[in-house]
Amino acid sequence: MNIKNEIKLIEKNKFASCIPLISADKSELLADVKAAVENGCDFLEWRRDYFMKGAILKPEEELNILKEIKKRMKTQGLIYTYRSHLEGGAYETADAIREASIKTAIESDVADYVDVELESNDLFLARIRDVIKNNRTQWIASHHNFNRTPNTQEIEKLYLSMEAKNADVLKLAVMPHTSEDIRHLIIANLLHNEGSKSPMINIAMGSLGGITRIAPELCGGSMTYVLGTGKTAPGQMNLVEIIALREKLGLI
Ligand SMILES: O=C1C[C@@](O)(C(=O)O)C[C@@H](O)[C@@H]1O
Repeated sequence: MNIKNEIKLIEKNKFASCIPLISADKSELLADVKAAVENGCDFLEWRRDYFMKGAILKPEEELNILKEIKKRMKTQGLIYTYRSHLEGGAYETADAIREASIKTAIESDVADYVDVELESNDLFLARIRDVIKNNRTQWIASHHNFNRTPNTQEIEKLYLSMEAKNADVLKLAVMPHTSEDIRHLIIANLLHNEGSKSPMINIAMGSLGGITRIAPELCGGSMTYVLGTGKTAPGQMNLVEIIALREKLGLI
């Protein structure tokens, strides 16, 4: 099946916005897609873990919903995320269930990216990477820490490990508690970013992390996740606020 003409890429060091969709059911989801598209964001992220409390869908149902989302999108790209509860997912869902859904999303040729945690179970990840290899959908390798900010060496290790596994995009979302945490995160991002071809996404969550959401391209990243109908992480702002702040800072 070939629904999409080309992949919408996350470009290195180039600002892009993404609205996570945390809709509970199909009618809410399609309404949220419409609102997000009208909002003018660059990417939509279907947070599948929020959908129907993580209920199992048959592959044809999953595919059908993906196509319905796609039909309503304009120039946006689609990120498919079935987040593990170990890294902030909405519900505890067995890996086997997530794996089947993620594979359907990759093979659908509708999702531009799947966001899958770097520190997933080895076999689970190996099987997903195998499917990615044979399809056009790209892999955002992610690491989330809602409690703390890893130190610079730990961050570099994570990025190296993502690259060693052939991730297409390297993504980190962490929780800072001090301005030192932010400095360490930005230094680690900038240093890795300089020497790497991979596009990167790096977010400091919470009230201290605003700069990484307003000006990600100055912090070694590219994507900012903005508020849709609900928050998926602390510190998210809406796109209008972000654009106003970027204008004030002379970034646009
Ligand atoms: O991991 C990320 C980043 C995020 O957690 C944020 O901090 O904005 C929001 C999530 O929806 C997304 O998958």
